[in-house]
Amino acid sequence: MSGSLQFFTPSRAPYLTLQKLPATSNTRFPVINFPAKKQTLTITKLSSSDLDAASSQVLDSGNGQSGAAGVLSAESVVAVPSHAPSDSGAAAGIDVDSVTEAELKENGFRSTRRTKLICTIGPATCGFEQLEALAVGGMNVARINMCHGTREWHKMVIERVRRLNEEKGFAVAIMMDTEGSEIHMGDLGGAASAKAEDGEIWTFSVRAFGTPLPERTINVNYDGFAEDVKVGDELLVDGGMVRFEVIEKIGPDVKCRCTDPGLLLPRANLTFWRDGSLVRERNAMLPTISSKDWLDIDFGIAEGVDFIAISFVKSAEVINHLKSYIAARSRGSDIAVIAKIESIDSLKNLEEIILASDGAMVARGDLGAQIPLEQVPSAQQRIVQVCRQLNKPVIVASQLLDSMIEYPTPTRAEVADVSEAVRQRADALMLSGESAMGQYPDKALAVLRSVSVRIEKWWREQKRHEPMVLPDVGTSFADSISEEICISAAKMANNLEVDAIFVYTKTGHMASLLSRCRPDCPIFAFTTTTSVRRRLNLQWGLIPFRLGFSDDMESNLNKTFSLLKARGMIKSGDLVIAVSDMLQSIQVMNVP
Ligand SMILES: Nc1ncnc2c1ncn2[C@@H]1O[C@H](COP(=O)(O)OP(=O)(O)OP(=O)(O)O)[C@@H](O)[C@H]1O
Ligand SMILES: CC(=O)C(=O)O
Ligand SMILES: [K+]
Ligand SMILES: [Mg+2]
Repeated sequence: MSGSLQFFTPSRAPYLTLQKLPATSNTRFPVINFPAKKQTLTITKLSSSDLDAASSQVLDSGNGQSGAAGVLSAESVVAVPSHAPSDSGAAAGIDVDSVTEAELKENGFRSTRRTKLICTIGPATCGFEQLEALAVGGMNVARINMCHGTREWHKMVIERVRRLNEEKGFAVAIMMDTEGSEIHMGDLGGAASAKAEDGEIWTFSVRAFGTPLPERTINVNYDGFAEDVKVGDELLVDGGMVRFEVIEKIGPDVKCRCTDPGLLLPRANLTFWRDGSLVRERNAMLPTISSKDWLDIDFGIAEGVDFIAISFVKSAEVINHLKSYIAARSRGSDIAVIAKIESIDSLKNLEEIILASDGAMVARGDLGAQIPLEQVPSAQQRIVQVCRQLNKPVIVASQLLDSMIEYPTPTRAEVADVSEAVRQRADALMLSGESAMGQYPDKALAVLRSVSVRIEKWWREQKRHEPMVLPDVGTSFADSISEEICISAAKMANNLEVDAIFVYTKTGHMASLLSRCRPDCPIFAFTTTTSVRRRLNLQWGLIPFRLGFSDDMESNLNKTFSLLKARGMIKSGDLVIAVSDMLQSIQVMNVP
């Protein structure tokens, strides 16, 4: 197989085309044919006002919505019923998320947010209006955590999100997060939280209690708990948010004195430490996917969730196992498997786990309970980097805006933490308690959004293009051609300052390869199926559209231009680069 890079003069607009030649050609590597005639490219420069629109205000802590960078007023998001909820009648129209559409129109191409946002849904956000407010506020993915709530409750949330998508034109994807079999507390007998004060004696027990729980009593889910702990051990709740010292064991009850006071949340994770090291004992033998997790996974497959995030992954084996299970159970649907990196073992086997997965999550909550806190930032940096190199989306999660559970403004330190994750160019940021049970879910989302837009813009202006070497991830020569096309297209897009890259992709793979290059302009990803479109919602810089298209790029482009122009999303003269995975080509043109 071979490819050739051809420049030729099209009748309509300037083109640069890289095409795969038929297999009859006998050269192994692409040959560059220089054009007989020199091409002149008309480059449409962005006016600085496009960028200024987004930079007027970074953080609006008084009111989460108005004035913040890249923020939309609720009125600017027009409720657009989805044009064709089923994949079939797609040929006529184009589906794009109504929030992104409004954002594009208000702020211009360049100022759209590239970092994706995930919200954990809980009691504070499970209502239809509350979910809608999050969708309007920029939520790309809704996460449900199977540690909490019943399957009926989760089913209700999924149905509401799907209904929002259909009725209001959003494209919010669903991520189901498994419970895993690590040790955690019970549900506090229904209380939202409990305060542990310095010096108080609490009982941690494997006994089953009725409700309400006896005072200062915590139920523990792990039968071996009382046997495994020793007097003198340190018991950490949520990786050290609250600390206790074990002072006495009485049968199934373990008496502990609070040494670091704090708020206990339902089902919080528990770890115990002896002589400064994490005690892993039998806990390390627990399966990654418990029998309850398998039932939850069956539930997720039946409900057609877009992502399944697996807690406490230890090796690639479990990911491979789950992926083949999903493939056998859900014919044709593509549920992506996200590996949560939150244990010592997952860090040891990081590369193989990420290679096996469809993405990863830096689950800093539990990770910080397993490794010293001061090692979490470097672990985060490494995970983000490995994911980028292996072309897998990566989520930075936990405590990004923890104080916003109780307060309407973030701390300076939290803003710095969010900025760092954006600067590392993670694909997505995730809210946990802030959106699940906090008092200010919409404001927390608004902070993520405005900090993301601000830092992304700063990065582009400073031209801080990190000299990251992106290794070849493909396994075939055709894969290598796709990668080279995407790397070249992204480079050209930056150098020519194009307004957008268009990618026509059936599986989404070319779109993810472009996203990996983190170009300066947004990437419009056109795909034929709703599920691929929702899945692309997790990836940096991608604006996923659903569009029926053919193998004829000329007609695809004409169709896209007229549909997007009709919706006011592009205009004549905009400079775009188009690539596709049917015909491996790069085209540069002005919108006619
Ligand atoms: N479905 C729910 N019902 C009730 N409370 C919830 C629900 N989902 C989340 N919460 C609350 O929000 C808090 C944070 O939620 P989240 O699911 O992100 O926990 P986490 O500890 O970060 O995740 P994990 O359990 O996967 O480590 C929980 O401790 C819980 O109090
Ligand atoms: C998100 C999660 O599971 C954690 O941070 O532990
Ligand atoms: K979980
Ligand atoms: Mg966790």
